[in-house]
Amino acid sequence: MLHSETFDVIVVGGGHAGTEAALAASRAGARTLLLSHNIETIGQMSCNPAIGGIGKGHLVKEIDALGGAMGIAADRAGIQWRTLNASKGPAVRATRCQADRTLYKAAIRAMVETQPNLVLFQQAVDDLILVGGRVAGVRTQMGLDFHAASVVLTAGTFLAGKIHIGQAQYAGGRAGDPPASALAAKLRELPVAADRLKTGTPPRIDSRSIDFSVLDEQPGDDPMPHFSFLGSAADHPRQVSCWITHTTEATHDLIRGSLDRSPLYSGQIEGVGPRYCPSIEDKVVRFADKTSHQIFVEPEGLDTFEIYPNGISTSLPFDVQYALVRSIPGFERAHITRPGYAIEYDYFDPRGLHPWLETKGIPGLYFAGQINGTTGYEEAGAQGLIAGMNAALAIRGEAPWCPRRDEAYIGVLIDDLTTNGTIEPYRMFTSRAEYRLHLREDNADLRLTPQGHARGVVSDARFQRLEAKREATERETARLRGLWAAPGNALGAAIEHALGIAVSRETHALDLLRRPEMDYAKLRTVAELGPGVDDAEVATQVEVQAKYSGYLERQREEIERQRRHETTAIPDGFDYDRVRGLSAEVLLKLKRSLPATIGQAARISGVTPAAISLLLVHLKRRAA
Ligand SMILES: Cc1cc2nc3c(=O)[nH]c(=O)nc-3n(C[C@H](O)[C@H](O)[C@H](O)COP(=O)(O)OP(=O)(O)OC[C@H]3O[C@@H](n4cnc5c(N)ncnc54)[C@H](O)[C@@H]3O)c2cc1C
Repeated sequence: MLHSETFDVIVVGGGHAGTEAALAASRAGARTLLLSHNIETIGQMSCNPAIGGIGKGHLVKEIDALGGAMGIAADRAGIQWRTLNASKGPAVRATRCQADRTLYKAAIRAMVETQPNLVLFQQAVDDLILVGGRVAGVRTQMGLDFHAASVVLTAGTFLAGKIHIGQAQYAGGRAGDPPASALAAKLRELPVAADRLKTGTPPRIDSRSIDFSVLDEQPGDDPMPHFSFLGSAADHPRQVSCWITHTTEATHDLIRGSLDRSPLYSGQIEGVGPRYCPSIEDKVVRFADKTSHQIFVEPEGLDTFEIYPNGISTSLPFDVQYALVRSIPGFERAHITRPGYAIEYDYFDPRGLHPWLETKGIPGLYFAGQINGTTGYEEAGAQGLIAGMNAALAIRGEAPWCPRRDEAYIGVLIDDLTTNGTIEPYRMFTSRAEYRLHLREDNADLRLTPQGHARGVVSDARFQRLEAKREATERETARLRGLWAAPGNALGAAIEHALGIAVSRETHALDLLRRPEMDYAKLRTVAELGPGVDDAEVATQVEVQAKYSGYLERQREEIERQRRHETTAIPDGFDYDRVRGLSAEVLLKLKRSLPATIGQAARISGVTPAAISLLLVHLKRRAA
């Protein structure tokens, strides 16, 4: 008899989505199997060894707040740390680290291998087992059957993956890995809409062949930030610098002279590429008047000589790559260790997913990561965690959950995908969120940890730590609110003396924090105000909540208003043609998407607030 085994949840793919999915499902108590092509590549960073950045750092903090692995792994692997937008408001401040790719992979592997309820198996999955229209398990390349009522598919760039370097092309999931062709062919037979996308990566360079004396050094921040709410900068390994160089006119001439040999411009590639991470040939064509583009020279790790030249992703033929690299200052004698390439792959229209990432067409089957049209480790990890958690909740017969847009960037990501779909690789930015001031990196735990704890993906220890932080914040806030300074009283005089500011009316110490020039650290220099708190996270909460309380309150009211409409149902079979005043474009979009609620309708791109008002008026009249 052929081998057959049963689990609660099966996760296919050991990338960033798959590892978070498998860990979340098993944390939530499901007996979970993680099946991947190769156990050695679990947690592998296919492209740039960096975690976080604008919008993405928020996702990492949220993954961590929900008990996920990415923040902890990045803390153990980050070799250059920065807080981006440090001089701007707390809403858009973002943590980023350059990671040692070997340390990162090892950290993820260690967490996966030591997770209770989780087992690994190395095999390619070639088919899904379906019974009565719902998923019942998977069949591997060897013909082994594994059964489960929930299956999470996280195949990344591997489905029918095709690699391009110049006119050369071959099947592959990424350089050095096989594609998932059999599974892709099977999925194309299912009721899920597939299309093609593409992405690319730069050639890697041996640092010993680079002349660093002509590059600009970019050291990391001091003090260093970190990702995990359970971690600290002490978790980081040795730190190194990154460097900056740039393309030249010679680089651009070379590229322009070789476009006929580019798979991008000779029509060889079908898929659409990432708008915010374009190839160097794309940049040279699209921004024809620019004579130079910046290149970040980033080390791939502490124990390797390879560097990642961020900014020259390319699929041009190797001889052109060789010449273009050598036209860059500092790279005149550069030795390429791995050629750059583009890869195109199948992805699925995420509008075919429920907000909890289960496919609408095949109950029990969940999709997460790059196969939903996103790009980036953080976007993949966030979806993986939500899909894995919901796969486990389904086994327990519990309601699915996904944070709302006003609760998390994860909510923004999944709502954008499942409501509007995407026709190009989707990456997160802070600008995609309408309630940015609420969705800060610093309060991701306050927003999400209780929700995760209620669903079993957050440990008691993490939850208790959060509660202690919340209580300490409230205590310190109340204490400062009770300390009154007035012109002429002792506290007022002490503040004027220590801080050099005028106390012209009666005011409490919390109010002082609202002054633009004031922060918690300065406040603590006034001995008469008491010792305050040493915990930096508590201090940040006290300061940010006090400073932005007016804005936060206004945004909270706006969220409440939206939430009231969010759940207003649009009945099945609703006749949009009867709504007076809708433009032809809005009408078309509403009829195509058939939103279930006013909230969903409002988020369809192109559906204006005015159109929503017309819809609401019509629904009200209809109900009367
Ligand atoms: C060339 C290249 C360039 C990229 N450039 C960028 C960029 O510029 N910016 C950016 O943000 N992101 C980039 N990425 C994307 C980034 O790597 C992905 O967004 C991220 O890795 C997606 O995570 P994932 O978990 O969805 O998939 P992956 O990390 O691709 O993991 C998929 C996993 O599934 C396994 N698998 C697949 N099919 C099967 C199967 N049938 N059976 C068993 N196992 C299977 C694979 O072996 C792999 O372990 C690039 C990726 C590549 C390959």
